[in-house]
Amino acid sequence: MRIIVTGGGTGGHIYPALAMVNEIKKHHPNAEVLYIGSERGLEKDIVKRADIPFVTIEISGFKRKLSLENLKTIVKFLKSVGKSKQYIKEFQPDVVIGTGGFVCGPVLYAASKLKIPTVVHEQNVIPGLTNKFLSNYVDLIAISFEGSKEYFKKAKRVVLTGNPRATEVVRADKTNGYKVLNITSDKKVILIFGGSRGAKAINQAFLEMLPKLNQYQNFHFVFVTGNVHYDLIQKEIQKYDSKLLKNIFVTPYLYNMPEILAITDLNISRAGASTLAEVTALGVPSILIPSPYVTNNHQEKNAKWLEEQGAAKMIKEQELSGDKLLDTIVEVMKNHQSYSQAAQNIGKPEAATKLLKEMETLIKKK
Ligand SMILES: CC(=O)N[C@H]1[C@@H](OP(=O)(O)OP(=O)(O)OC[C@H]2O[C@@H](n3ccc(=O)[nH]c3=O)[C@H](O)[C@@H]2O)O[C@H](CO)[C@@H](O)[C@@H]1O
Repeated sequence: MRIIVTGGGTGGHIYPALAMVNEIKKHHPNAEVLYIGSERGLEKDIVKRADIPFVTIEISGFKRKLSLENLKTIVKFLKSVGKSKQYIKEFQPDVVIGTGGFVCGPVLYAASKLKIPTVVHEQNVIPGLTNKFLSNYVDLIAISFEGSKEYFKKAKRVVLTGNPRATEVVRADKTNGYKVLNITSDKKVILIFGGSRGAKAINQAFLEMLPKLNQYQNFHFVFVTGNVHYDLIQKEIQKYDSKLLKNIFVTPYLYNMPEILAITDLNISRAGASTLAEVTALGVPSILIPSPYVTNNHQEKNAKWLEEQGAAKMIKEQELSGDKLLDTIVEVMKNHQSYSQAAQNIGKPEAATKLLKEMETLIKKK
């Protein structure tokens, strides 16, 4: 099997793509993969580390309002379609799959024009602009939530698969997680991170809560600051004594997130769709602080849905403080079993396997 994968910008788009690559390689060990990303997205770093052949196109996003910038974007888009066609003709894929983000636009559009089987995966309930545009051209749209169907009325075929990253995290090795943190399994692991780029407000709340953590010696905090915030946070944290800090692991980014998630008892994060697919597949309760800076406030909708299912507690960013966060942690940990069960009830750990079957069927048909 030969496949071209694309998707990028942030981790929420990249990791589902990589999870699909792993699933394909598990079932088709001789599969050849090419990843097409953009120079500026996180994929340049993440995909290279995964040791997958990686090439780029130049692309930027359309603004929702009319602007001169959009004209430049159209020119870039057309150039990128040309470049994508070149990559596709050279590589001769059996299928092209995209997981969202601007970079998917030209690649999947080019593939559909060249009559190569095409698949788009959507992680959110409300689709991004690129995936909506592509739904007019591609052969298959795989969705993570039933509710997305209404946004893809013109698509040839829409299938509910879930998010492939869910499959990846349930297969992760717990022993490695404990080894990385250098702790034993009797500790309660609390993971704190602000999406794939970090979040200042969440970091600030953690710093406010930090002096009070002495009384919670059975908790071990994994605090992921985001690359740009790391130096500042380190400076702040070093002010505290070593007894307090021995229960805290601070890092700018986790490249081995599945192994850490596999041993996590409570997740505190933004409400990006891939993170939510991961925690529900594993039955990990969450405290969610949705990013208010995203299109259509879609993270709040994600978080609310999990809260309604009993799998999470939501704190809006404007209500977030160290005290509020600590109180919520204590409350969720007290009722851990019920949150965990509710999370597991809505998880879709078989997502990657389902999506691979759909892709195989599509290839056979063409
Ligand atoms: C600001 C923004 O536009 N956010 C969007 C972006 O989120 P973003 O990429 O931040 O968030 P997601 O939660 O969906 O995904 C983050 C991914 O990165 C991984 N991770 C994160 C930190 C880390 O140190 N290591 C690591 O591996 C997580 O495990 C997860 O797989 O894409 C999501 C999926 O389309 C959307 O729902 C979000 O609204």
